[in-house]
Amino acid sequence: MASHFSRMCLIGCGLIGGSLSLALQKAGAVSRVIGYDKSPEALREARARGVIHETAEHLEDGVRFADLIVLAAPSPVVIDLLVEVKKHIYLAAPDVLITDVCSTKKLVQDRAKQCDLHEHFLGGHPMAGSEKSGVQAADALLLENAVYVLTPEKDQDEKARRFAEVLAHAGSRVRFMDAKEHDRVVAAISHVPHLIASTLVSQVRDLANQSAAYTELAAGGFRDITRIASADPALWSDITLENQAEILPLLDDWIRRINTLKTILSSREQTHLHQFFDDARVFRDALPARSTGAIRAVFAVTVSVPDEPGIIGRIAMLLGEHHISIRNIGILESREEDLGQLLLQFDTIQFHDEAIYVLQGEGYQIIDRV
Ligand SMILES: NC(=O)c1ccc[n+]([C@@H]2O[C@H](COP(=O)([O-])OP(=O)(O)OC[C@H]3O[C@@H](n4cnc5c(N)ncnc54)[C@H](O)[C@@H]3O)[C@@H](O)[C@H]2O)c1
Ligand SMILES: O=C(O)C(=O)C[C@]1(C(=O)O)C=C[C@@H](O)C=C1
Repeated sequence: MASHFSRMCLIGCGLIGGSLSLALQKAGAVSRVIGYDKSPEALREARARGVIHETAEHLEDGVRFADLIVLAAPSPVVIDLLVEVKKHIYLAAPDVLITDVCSTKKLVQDRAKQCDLHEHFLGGHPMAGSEKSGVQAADALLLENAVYVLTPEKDQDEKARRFAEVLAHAGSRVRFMDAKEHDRVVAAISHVPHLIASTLVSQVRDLANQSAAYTELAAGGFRDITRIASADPALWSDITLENQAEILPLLDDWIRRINTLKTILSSREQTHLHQFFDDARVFRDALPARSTGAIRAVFAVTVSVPDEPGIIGRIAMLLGEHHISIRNIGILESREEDLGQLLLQFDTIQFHDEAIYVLQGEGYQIIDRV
């Protein structure tokens, strides 16, 4: 059985915090949730929807006795609130885990360190969401089957292992990453797409001033690619400003690519154009199929392995030879001694059980199974 939290303090009871709370409750990973939010309406709705069990009027009331604190407000707010959390942390359980769900990781993580909360803090980011916001849109299924990034630092492996188990149990696909690398990747797959979607909308909005036909004819293609332009403007201003350093070079690259496209199109280079569409199609079609919200279990095994280069490849190959398909694999612990821990996740109980059999047969010690 994965770890269990008895008292979770949810700071920011909106779409993502609400969805995480519902998912953890559904998985039996938390018993009681205390909500803190600047909006009394959000708190009322969160309570009515079972996202929280009680409300905290002051932050310290939420932090008191908490063994899990989730910061799920916009990141500039989270950065400020970390100072407040630090002031009251002595009221929390001694081994309290503090995590966040912000769309950028480096700044929040650095702030947690500055506030001397590093011992408790673990950066997190569920790669799932919606153009909607607010607790009314919260859904336990939102995080199910979604990649959930954790950004532990070297001495945070135990916390990461514990929380990864809980998240896997709740149906997320946990992926460990360095915070800076996370910010670079999400700039390309999330932040630039939001900027481009809104640019497309603004182009058509200006054209629609000339003729109503632009809005009347806007069909599936335009709507599909611009869905995310309906997201909360305040949230997206915060996110893009915060990750500006990673976004700007990608926008330069965009300008280069658009200029190349202009050249290809104006000189009617059909072969080039075909290649351009085909390359995009092939890559897009090969993206892993994801359907967040589908009820899909995750079966996890933690195994003790020698802490040496190539170990992930060797384990993957061993299981591959036995036709065992791995959903996710990652190092959890890299200690001074020569042993580390590897977390393996599988889609079926059969793969899970067969993996344990094969690994034990090869002399590996199984530390945990979920
Ligand atoms: N929307 C997405 O698709 C998505 C996906 C993954 C992560 N995130 C991240 O999750 C976090 C929350 O986003 P969301 O979409 O759930 O937003 P949301 O607007 O639905 O929820 C945010 C909540 O925080 C509360 N809040 C704001 N300021 C506060 C303060 N000073 N004190 C207490 N509560 C405060 C709001 O009242 C609101 O209830 C953000 O950091 C965002 O980057 C969003
Ligand atoms: O699906 C959407 O609407 C989203 O915008 C989700 C999305 C994304 O860009 O993929 C948005 C922000 C996040 O931090 C993570 C996920």
